[in-house]
Amino acid sequence: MSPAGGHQPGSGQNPEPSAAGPEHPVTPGEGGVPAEPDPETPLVAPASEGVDHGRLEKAVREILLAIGEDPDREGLRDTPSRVARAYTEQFAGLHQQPEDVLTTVFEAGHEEMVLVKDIELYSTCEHHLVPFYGSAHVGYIPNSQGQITGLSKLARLVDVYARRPQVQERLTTEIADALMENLAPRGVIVVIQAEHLCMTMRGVRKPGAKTVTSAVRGDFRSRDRTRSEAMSLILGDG
Ligand SMILES: Nc1nc2c(ncn2[C@@H]2O[C@H](COP(=O)(O)OP(=O)(O)OP(=O)(O)O)[C@@H](O)[C@H]2O)c(=O)[nH]1
Ligand SMILES: [Zn+2]
Repeated sequence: MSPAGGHQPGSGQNPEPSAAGPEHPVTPGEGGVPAEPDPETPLVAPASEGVDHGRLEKAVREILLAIGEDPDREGLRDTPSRVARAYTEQFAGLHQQPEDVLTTVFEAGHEEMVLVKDIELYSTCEHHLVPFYGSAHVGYIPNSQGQITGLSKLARLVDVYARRPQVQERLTTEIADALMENLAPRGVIVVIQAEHLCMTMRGVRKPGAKTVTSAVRGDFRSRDRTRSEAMSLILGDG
């Protein structure tokens, strides 16, 4: 189950006005001209919904005290609020759902594979709360109606799940399942290659070790040739 279970969808922190489809029209101002942004209203919703900043700040102060630091020294004075803001951004995906980003779905009559590879990925290991980072490769084969989504939406979908406390395996699976549910494609392939700082800067200390995970659904699972074609496109040898 999603770690964000119970959160309300729709916080919409990544609006993409130019790509909004007919089901999700941009609200225009009078005369069809986009409304002037209200200077008081940020263009991107603050990534603070669902996050208790005060509690985060207190917790960070506690951590600084616990490691033997002085949270009141000049360099650290603003650190609790900085970390609260950083965590709010880093974990914004907890308050987003795939439907929030897979807003643009259209029929293009294209029934062959669509693959976006080398999507830069930053996530947070849920065991140690340190980053893991690398690349995601996301592909799908549209259904017989040729239902596709905007290419950027695939990258946004990766972020929805990456910006949560994660393990790489679940991140991979969640992206694949969300695409299956929202696009009803003939198949999905997700491959993630990442380096975990918990394995490099501490612990076993094996810099350079890359973890590769994959999730295949539909045709990518049942058809060897389809999967091989995708893998050679991903690995760049095809
Ligand atoms: N399967 C999986 N394991 C992960 C991921 N991120 C971190 N880990 C592992 O989670 C494990 C946690 O092991 P523990 O023994 O509970 O924690 P630890 O004592 O800090 O372990 P070490 O990292 O070996 O020092 C470690 O083996 C990590 O390498 C991930 O995305 N997937
Ligand atoms: Zn870790």
